[in-house]
Amino acid sequence: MNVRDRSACDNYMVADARRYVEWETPFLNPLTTVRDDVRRALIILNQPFSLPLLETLWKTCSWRCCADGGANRLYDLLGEAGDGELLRNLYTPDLIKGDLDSLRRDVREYYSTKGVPVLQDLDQDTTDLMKCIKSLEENERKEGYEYETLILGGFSGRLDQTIHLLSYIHKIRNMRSKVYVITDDNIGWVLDGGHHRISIDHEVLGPTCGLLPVGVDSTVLSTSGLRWNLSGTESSFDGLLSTSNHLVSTEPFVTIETSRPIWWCAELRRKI
Ligand SMILES: Nc1ncnc2c1ncn2[C@@H]1O[C@H](COP(=O)(O)OP(=O)(O)OP(=O)(O)O)[C@@H](O)[C@H]1O
Ligand SMILES: Cc1ncc(C[n+]2csc(CCO)c2C)c(N)n1
Repeated sequence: MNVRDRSACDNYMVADARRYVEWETPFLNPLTTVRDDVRRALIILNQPFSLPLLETLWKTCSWRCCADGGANRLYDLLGEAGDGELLRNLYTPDLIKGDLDSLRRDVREYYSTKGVPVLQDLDQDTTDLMKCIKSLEENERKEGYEYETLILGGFSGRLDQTIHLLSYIHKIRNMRSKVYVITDDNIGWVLDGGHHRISIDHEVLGPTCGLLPVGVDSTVLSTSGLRWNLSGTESSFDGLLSTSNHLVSTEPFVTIETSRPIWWCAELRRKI
């Protein structure tokens, strides 16, 4: 998408005289051909991930960045496979960025020798994830295009980092193209206040899912396509949460109407 052409309506489609945001996750299915008119960026965090997940996401992205110790994860994972050197050549990131307090010396030397820029930003008020998004935005300004963003890792491990991730993605929801957070177990993203239609690829998603009103006092939810649907129901951190909900295998879409931003998440089937 051209940055200059972007308007608040870009993600909206019109159907049944109602405007909704369309969401789909073709990048999760190794057998799906993804649209090449969407540019995607991959940000690898310092959290565990599997080789099949990395391979599946990597090929759908055209800009890949490791957040500090995320580069250690990438380097170590590829080294564990049969031909580590071949894989490391195939999966060489475009950038390593962070305050670099976690990046190991051997990993830094390896990728520097390969010509990967290793950028240190010592700002102690921003996290490595924020630093990577900043570089992505600089890149977007240069290219004149926005990228959808796939963040690999971040739902597990240190609770402060996990909550930071939930908060940060919530805060930037209107400032960027779509941002997804993906681990081997889950995918999640923020749905802004409004109508949404999510295409469900039952090969890779399910069976469980959740609607999490994090960062708002409360929201009013109406849904379809779920086992336990809501109809104009108030949901809040302090009150009702839709957790352990289920996708319905015969439904190709989930629709969600929410008065305020919420986190949506779905479990990944262990197939990727
Ligand atoms: N345990 C974790 N849980 C969730 N996300 C994590 C975790 N550890 C790291 N991350 C993510 O990976 C990025 C890089 O992490 P790294 O361990 O290299 O640096 P850090 O010093 O822990 O993080 P930061 O410098 O951002 O505070 C972090 O910015 C964060 O987004
Ligand atoms: C109120 C407040 N709390 C914590 C930090 C610490 N901190 C937040 S982001 C970051 C960078 C980590 O690479 C560090 C050290 C701060 N600056 N301000």
